[in-house]
Amino acid sequence: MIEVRQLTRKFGNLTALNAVSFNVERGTVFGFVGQNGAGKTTTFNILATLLPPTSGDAFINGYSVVHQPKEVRKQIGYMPDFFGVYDHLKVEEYLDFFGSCFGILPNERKKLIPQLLELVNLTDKKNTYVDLLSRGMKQRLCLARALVHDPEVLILDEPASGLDPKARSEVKDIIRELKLMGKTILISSHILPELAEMSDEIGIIEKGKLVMKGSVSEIRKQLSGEKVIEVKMNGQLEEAIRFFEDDPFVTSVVKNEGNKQFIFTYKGTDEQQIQLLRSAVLKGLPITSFYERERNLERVFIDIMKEVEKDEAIQ
Ligand SMILES: Nc1ncnc2c1ncn2[C@@H]1O[C@H](COP(=O)(O)OP(=O)(O)OP(=O)(O)O)[C@@H](O)[C@H]1O
Repeated sequence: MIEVRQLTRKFGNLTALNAVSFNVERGTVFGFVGQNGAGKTTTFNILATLLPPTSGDAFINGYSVVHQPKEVRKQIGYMPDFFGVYDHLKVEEYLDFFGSCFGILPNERKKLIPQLLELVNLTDKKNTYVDLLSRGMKQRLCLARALVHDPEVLILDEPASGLDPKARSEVKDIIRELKLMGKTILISSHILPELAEMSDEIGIIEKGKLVMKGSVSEIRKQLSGEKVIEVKMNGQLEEAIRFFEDDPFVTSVVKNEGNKQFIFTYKGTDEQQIQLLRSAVLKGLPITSFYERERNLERVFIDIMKEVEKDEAIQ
């Protein structure tokens, strides 16, 4: 549904995004985590066709953000991290205005807008001026705005930022509902435990590079003191993954960026690891590199998961 291919964006001498690649399957919630300035907003702006990449491309439902931006815009609903509001409009008028911008006919808008207001729990605020809404309500209104043209993909840049716990929980509930409706959702956040709770997969971005990607449970395994080994292949990737998955000391295998490498977590001894590599080579698997990752590469990941665990312990 979303395919990001070697996306690079430079601002002068600064490489804000450095050859980022990842896929998001239809109906999946993909959480994007990174420290300030890591490159999350730059990625989202490129996917929303608001910023051209320096190189690389991304495809949404098969449409290229570089070559088919108009088509891409029909597929996506985008909620930026900072949004403007229109002071002199009431909630209902605001959605009606955006609906008309998307070419939705007045009769259809009459049916659609109450449904959207219901979804974001703003029905009783329909006649309130937008600037009188609380921050949480404005955020929910923005979500409704992003949904006006019924897009398949939602790109939500920090939708829960600056909200109190109750308002954050309301945003989370809406995102869960949107997932049930079959939407594919890309979401970024600094509120890491919440992101892990909402997402099927998480991508970690650090200094413009996608450091790692995986499900929350795969990440957990990596915290248990197991080795993280990266393998680069010159072909036969799927066969190699099957081979490593069959080893009793391999606890998880995750395909990494692109289609030439994967990482696996390993709980065996050094001798067992040597034996595993020997068997793989004897089997004829074309391995070009096999190395244990530095734990510091997983630093961000580990910090995140510690927060998740702390949060769970409190609950
Ligand atoms: N228009 C621009 N001109 C110059 N540098 C920029 C521009 N936009 C972003 N950058 C730089 O690119 C890097 C990535 O920024 P980006 O906004 O994508 O990070 P982020 O992960 O969204 O961070 P935050 O969580 O703080 O919003 C930062 O170093 C930022 O200063």
